[in-house]
Amino acid sequence: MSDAKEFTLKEIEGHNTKKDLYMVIHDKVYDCTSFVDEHPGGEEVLLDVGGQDGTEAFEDVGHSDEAREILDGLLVGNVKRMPGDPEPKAHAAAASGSSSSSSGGAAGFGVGLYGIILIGGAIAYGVYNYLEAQKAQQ
Ligand code: HEM
Repeated sequence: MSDAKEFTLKEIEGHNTKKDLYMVIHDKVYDCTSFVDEHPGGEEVLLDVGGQDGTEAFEDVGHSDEAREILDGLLVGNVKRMPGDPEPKAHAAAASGSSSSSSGGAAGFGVGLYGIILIGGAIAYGVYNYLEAQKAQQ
């Protein structure tokens, strides 16, 4: 990967025809030319994002792992961001961020739940002892 080619957005923009089709997904550059005719979703959608950032379009469909493997085979390089270029599409970061935060949240909820059970148990035990003591006094 050390000899990965770098493409500026300007360079990628030029590859937007069916016979020469590049696409950016998660800041990597893919040459989809050989795949256009084989895409199960049709050539139209690929041409729509030809020469552009297709991260959102690609992720919105919820492509399978198999689709991602095909993508790996089409990789030609990385995006070289120039000053003034638009920020990378946030989809990747948002997706991984939300999944990690949701799993963090789930863990937090798990710990909180244990806490509630423990405290609830302690209170119940206290009440039980108190009632027993009351009973003993009578
Ligand atoms: C080079 C990039 C892409 C590759 C390698 C790819 C690959 C695939 C593959 C293998 C499938 C079959 C279902 C699956 O395995 O998930 C699929 C379905 C589909 N793709 Fe893509 N895709 C790419 C880009 C896109 C883009 C940019 C769009 C834009 C919206 C798109 C839209 C769709 C749709 C709508 C389907 C569903 C077709 C159906 O089930 O009838 N794909 N794609």
